[in-house]
Amino acid sequence: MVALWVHAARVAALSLYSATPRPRILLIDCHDSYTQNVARWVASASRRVHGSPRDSLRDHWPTVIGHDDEALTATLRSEVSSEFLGEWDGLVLSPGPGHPGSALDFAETAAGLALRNAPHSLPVLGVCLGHQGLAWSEGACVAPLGVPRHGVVDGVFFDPEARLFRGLPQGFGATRYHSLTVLDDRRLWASPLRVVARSKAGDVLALEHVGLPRFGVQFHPESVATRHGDLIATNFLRYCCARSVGMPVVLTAAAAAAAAAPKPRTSWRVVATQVAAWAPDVDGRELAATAYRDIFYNQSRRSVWLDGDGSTAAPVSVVGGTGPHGFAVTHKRGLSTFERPDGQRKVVEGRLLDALRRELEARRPANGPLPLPFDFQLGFVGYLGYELRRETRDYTPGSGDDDDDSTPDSTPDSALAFVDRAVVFHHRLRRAWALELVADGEVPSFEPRISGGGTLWKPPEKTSAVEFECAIDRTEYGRRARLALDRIAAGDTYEVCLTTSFQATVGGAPLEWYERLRRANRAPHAAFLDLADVSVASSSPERFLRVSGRDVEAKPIKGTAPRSADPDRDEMEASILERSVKTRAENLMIADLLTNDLLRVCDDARVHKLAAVESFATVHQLVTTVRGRLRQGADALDAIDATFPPGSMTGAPKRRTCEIIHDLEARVPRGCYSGALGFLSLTGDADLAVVIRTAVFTHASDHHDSWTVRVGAGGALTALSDIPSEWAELKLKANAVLAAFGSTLKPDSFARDDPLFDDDDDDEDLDDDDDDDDGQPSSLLSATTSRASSSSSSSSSSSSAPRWLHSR
Ligand SMILES: C=C(O[C@@H]1C=C(C(=O)O)C=C[C@H]1O)C(=O)O
Ligand SMILES: NC(=O)CC[C@H](N)C(=O)O
Repeated sequence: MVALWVHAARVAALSLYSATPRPRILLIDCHDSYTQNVARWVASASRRVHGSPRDSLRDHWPTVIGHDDEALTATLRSEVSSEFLGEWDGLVLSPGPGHPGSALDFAETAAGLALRNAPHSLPVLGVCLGHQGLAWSEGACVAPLGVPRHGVVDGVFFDPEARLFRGLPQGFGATRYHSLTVLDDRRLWASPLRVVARSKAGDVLALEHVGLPRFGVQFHPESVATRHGDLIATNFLRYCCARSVGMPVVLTAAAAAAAAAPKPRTSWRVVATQVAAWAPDVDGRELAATAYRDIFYNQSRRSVWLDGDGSTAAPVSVVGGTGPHGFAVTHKRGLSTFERPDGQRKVVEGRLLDALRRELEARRPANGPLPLPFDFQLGFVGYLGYELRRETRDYTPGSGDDDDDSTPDSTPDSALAFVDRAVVFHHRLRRAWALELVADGEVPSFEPRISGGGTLWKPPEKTSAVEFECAIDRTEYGRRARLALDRIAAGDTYEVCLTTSFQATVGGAPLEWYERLRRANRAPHAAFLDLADVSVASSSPERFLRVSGRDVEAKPIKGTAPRSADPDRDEMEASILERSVKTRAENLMIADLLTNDLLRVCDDARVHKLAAVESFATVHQLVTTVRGRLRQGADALDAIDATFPPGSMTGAPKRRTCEIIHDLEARVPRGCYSGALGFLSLTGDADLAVVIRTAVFTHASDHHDSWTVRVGAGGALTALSDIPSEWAELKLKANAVLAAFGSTLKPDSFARDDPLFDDDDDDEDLDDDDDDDDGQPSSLLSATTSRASSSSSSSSSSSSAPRWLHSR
């Protein structure tokens, strides 16, 4: 087994496509959200220095293996450990959450083992946690930095003799993501490491081994905001190449064979007919709204309306439903239920993404993607709820965070409709097409009549305000936020998206509420889904992921400011947002994270626009654009697997931060909120929005004419966060939706020195000034404790009974 691994690693290192000698680098991933960026950083330096212009980046990609990989750990624990490591030309240890002395974070993982067993001649580079690990393994001390530095760019001042920084300008800017630091004390001085770079404030930013080719950098050389980082990789690879014997590399046939696997043949066709064209003075969005009501709503078992606003981000509206070949899919905890129009059901066990891929493959139209000016050519429309994270790549099975405290209702984790009939409205071209899926020999029969003018439905203007209740009050929010900041200070996470939800019972059809929402909060990725037991009304401004052909784009948002009716003030809000150090830091972390996630499935991925202001109906946002090209053999479902849940809803590093959030949010499932909503087209394309600014309707107990409506809201906490402002921001986001229900959360009136938000951990005084206090114990600590001791959940559920905050 061990020997096998040595062999497998060699093959992995050899399965490159050219005969150019290039360093073989092993990159051990400590499950950071930036490891893929480190891999790209190494690969591009390798290609530049040791490659030929024809090489692709992937030809130079290091071998990336998780620090908890069983085979690797077993090999590194065995007697062939050094021999195995000797096969490589360089070892890179990635950044990651936690402390290098902790067994599971680093010390007893493949990263720590590799460091212990590395032959002296093997060049080693530790990045951030890897750097701290290098120091720690030499007896130095790693302790809190005092003030964590996350997502900020600082000057690096280095010793001119430092081998790693040859050719770099003194004081070059580098991104920092850390809470811990190597202490510059006797223990470090007694070690063979010397400090070769510092920040202006004197923090240790880089180390070099005096005798061996071993280096550590505390900052992130691979970050989009680090200038000249490429030279650092080049300098490191020099050491690796000195070792490399330039062995000619053999082409392996495995990849080619996999790509040539036969595609299933189908007998399906998509029939497209142009059904409408309209004059410039007609509002295409309203035509689509009418078509949705007239053709699909209440007429097919499931119906959907992707209410694109005609902007470049969302040029089309799609209305559709489940016709004769349509069906519904709901998914909960590893089980997918398929329901055909005739009511027949089948239940399939396994990952939802795999099930969806199978269904799409089985219906791939023989007449291929049609030459139409849009990507949705029938397929799945619906939502992938946040809980789907347990079936995607950034989840550690057995991590113990699959113990949801309560399922609020019968809402499926994910729900989609397979839409076999739709009308697509192209707002710029002012034309609409009807699409229908037909089987071989079947005669097309879908002939929708698109009527405009006169018949538009308008919701009644006045509605009495709905009273929403928040699942937690501000005291509890303050407590959770402080715990999040503690975890940041401990180095376990760099950014935490902390959320909660607002709930109400309403009468009237969800569609009518949606009609109000789309007027109150116009948004590019707005949508309405009628999926029988659950309806979703969304006014999301955020694109999660678009796959069009092989092009992939993500547009994460981080940074929110209110809009103002006064144009001067409005402009000022936008410009303050754009320049805020705190929000730029928040945004940078997620920009780097999305790049990392896309690199898992793309040949390359890059930030195209970093933190640009975009103004929506109720808020200004900082939006980043990350783009890549899908790797051969990867599809949209792989892209979802690599990026879900949306990083802007988790924080970084994603894997560990999701576990932390699960605790902080008292194990209450987020459901549809925080997931993704949109389509997976039969063409293989996809476009999904992040589920925010969204109301989710489920039937209120047995009353079929009343609905429980839930609205999630939250925001990112970083080391720079000020808790009262975060709470205000959360309410601002909630208001974007609550306004459609005639309801507005008022700003809290409390002094800046409100004891609720004090850093002092003295819980005793916390409730004293709380005007919402109903005398119940606050929930989070008990919930966390009960989880740690894995005792009964009843104690935590009773103590986490919400203390309501009223909305009017
Ligand atoms: C969490 C929400 O929004 C997310 C958080 C943002 C932020 O922290 O600034 C901005 C957009 C979203 O990615 C929400 O709207 O509820
Ligand atoms: N980016 C990192 O690798 C962070 C390392 C460590 N967890 C810290 O916070 O200091």
